[in-house]
Amino acid sequence: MMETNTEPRFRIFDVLQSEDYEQIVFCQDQASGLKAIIAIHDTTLGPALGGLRMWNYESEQEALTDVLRLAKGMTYKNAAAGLNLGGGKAVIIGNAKTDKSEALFRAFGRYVQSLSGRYITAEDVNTTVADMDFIHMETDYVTGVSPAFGSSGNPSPVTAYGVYRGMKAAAKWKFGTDSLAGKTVAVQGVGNVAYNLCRHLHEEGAHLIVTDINEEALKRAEADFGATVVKPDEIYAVECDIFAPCALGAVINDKTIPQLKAQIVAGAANNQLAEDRHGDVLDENGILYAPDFVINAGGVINVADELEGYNRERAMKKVELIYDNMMRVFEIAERDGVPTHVAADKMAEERIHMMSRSRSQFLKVEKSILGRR
Ligand SMILES: NC(=O)c1ccc[n+]([C@@H]2O[C@H](COP(=O)([O-])OP(=O)(O)OC[C@H]3O[C@@H](n4cnc5c(N)ncnc54)[C@H](O)[C@@H]3O)[C@@H](O)[C@H]2O)c1
Ligand SMILES: CC(C)C[C@H](N)C(=O)O
Repeated sequence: MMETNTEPRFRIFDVLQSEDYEQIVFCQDQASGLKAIIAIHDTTLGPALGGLRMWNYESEQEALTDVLRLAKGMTYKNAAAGLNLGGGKAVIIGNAKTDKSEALFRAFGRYVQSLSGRYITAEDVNTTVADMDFIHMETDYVTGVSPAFGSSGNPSPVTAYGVYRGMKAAAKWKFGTDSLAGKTVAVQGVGNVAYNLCRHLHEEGAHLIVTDINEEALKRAEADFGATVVKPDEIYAVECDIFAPCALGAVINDKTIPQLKAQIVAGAANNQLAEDRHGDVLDENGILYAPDFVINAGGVINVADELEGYNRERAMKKVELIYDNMMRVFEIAERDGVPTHVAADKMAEERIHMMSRSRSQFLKVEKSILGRR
């Protein structure tokens, strides 16, 4: 048929080729209402491990853009963390408050199983250990399920500990001491990760300024840590030493950077820079940026340990090393005279490149990947 529409067309293979994505899987199941997308970005280092997000996307295009961006982020996160894992991610299009069901997650689990281990799932925004338990009824290629299965459970507290370690490294580099006692940290979003981060910071004697759109979360932070509460749009401009984005992506942008009083940006959120050039602007303004995929790798390091038979002590030792990894990023940035986000990309890309010379595609080993059944 002739094409009559003159609008520019969205060309999926152009998008996939531009960042060299390996595979996209569209998953639909009418009985449960499942509409999901799994994106596998790169399996040079191993199977693609990344979380499952549930979000009420305004359009399918928005969901696809999100999953692609997040999957690529996992390739970099896993590579930079020294894991033998590639990058992937999944999204379910739906309302996490009203659309969750056993059938929905089990239908998703069957799609994960169909990939025979090329993609391994886990928690991300709006998905929980209980959701992973449903997925686990259909596939072994899921991490972060209940500890009763020999798994590691909720990754958020471990992510928080990794962010805390990375923040200390940033403080050491910027202020000459890694003590956070007496420092003021402005925390955007006090959800699963940030509540635990605030606990570490409070215990060390840091002052906390917090914001959230959830009143309950704010009350808890105020009561438990004596945090000062500000409105969501006020958080960027507060007087503080460290700004910790722990809610949304793209919060470091042209509007927010001029407001920042902080000398360090270090938080849990994925994809904090609206565009790469915003990392350059932070650098030009003398603000030290702790690259998101390096500092927030604690959760994936923890769930990845399940692949060897979960050992919490071993996992936490690996998470501790986020401090050293962050220092390495700062050293590379100084050595090469580049902003820290460029140094972090370089660190991840060099590892992938090195391994791609000896192995080009992940091949499944015929044994249970989790070894817990
Ligand atoms: N959970 C993990 O282990 C993990 C690992 C790596 C990265 N991350 C990233 O860290 C971030 C937080 O994850 P989480 O698991 O704590 O999620 P969460 O949903 O528990 O917490 C996010 C919090 O941000 C708040 N929020 C949303 N919009 C806001 C706004 N405009 N202003 C202020 N607050 C707002 C929410 O109300 C919520 O309390 C996400 O970007 C996630 O991708 C999480
Ligand atoms: C595997 C998960 C724990 C991944 C986590 N949601 C992240 O963004 O790092």
